Amino acid sequence: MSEQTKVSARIAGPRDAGEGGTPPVNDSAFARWLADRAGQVLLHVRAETGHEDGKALKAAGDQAAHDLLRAELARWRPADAVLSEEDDHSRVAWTEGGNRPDRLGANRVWIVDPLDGTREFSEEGRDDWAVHVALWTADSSAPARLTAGAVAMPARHCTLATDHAPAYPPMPLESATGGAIRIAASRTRPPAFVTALAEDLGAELVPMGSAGVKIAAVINGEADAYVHAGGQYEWDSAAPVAVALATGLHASRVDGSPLAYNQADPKLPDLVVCRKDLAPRLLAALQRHLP
Ligand SMILES: Nc1ncnc2c1ncn2[C@@H]1O[C@H](COP(=O)(O)O)[C@@H](OP(=O)(O)O)[C@H]1O
Ligand SMILES: [Mg+2]
Repeated sequence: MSEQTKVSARIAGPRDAGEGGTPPVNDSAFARWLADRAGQVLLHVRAETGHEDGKALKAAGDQAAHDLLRAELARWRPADAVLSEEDDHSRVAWTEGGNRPDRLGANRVWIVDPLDGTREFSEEGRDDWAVHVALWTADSSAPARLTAGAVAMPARHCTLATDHAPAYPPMPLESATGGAIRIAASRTRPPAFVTALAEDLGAELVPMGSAGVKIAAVINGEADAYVHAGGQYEWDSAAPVAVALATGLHASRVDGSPLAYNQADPKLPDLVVCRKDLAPRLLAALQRHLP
């Protein structure tokens, strides 16, 4: 057994699955419970592995959180399908050996990202990384058919979830922002047009890691919008978008079309999340700057 496997087995192996007690029956509360458990595992892995070898830390974290989510979903939601970043991304994710339903024919699909902001997780002192757990339900009338979602930000000791949807963010005080719109964007892979977009709107760019953390910043009122384009997958946004929509925020593709999850191809390369009052102005500006 490799060192890495030992760490993940000790911290997150199926034998430990009962450690968190019996989870809530309610899906939103279960999403929070699950994201929190994976978050605890990630904090342990970070503490035990250290930051010397960033690549090894990323791999150990991804694997341990994935193992935890996989074991707990198999144990507590065995009839549901799962789409996870750490699986092969084909339409039959998690069918192998697990008798899980084909996610494209399933009514309930958990869309999970065991570690979002993997790069930041491996950098000492950074707290902008997250665990995403979302539930997509085919027959739901909820926006984007996302019926539950949780974003755990373990290094911030904060989890946002649909069981207690946060209050709509307060309008920013002009004195605090200088009147400028604050747009959260990737610190390492921002869209090529985002600087021109910010100039057009007289906006300030706020770089940070993790899609979940950036959407959480909009939910918490620390940013007014999150704009991304150029590549991403369903698991990068499903859970934080579930919380943002439950909060009453705007979330769509950058061209204004709706976000759709549990698609055959899990690529979902762009999105915008922002306050509702800002959406018309931001989408109009995006039209001017999209390539
Ligand atoms: N151009 C791109 N192509 C594919 N994935 C991208 C991407 N830009 C960002 N992402 C993914 O979106 C998440 C947030 O990125 P960022 O921190 O740069 O905003 C990261 O997820 P992971 O950390 O789960 O891989 C990252 O891999
Ligand atoms: Mg991700």
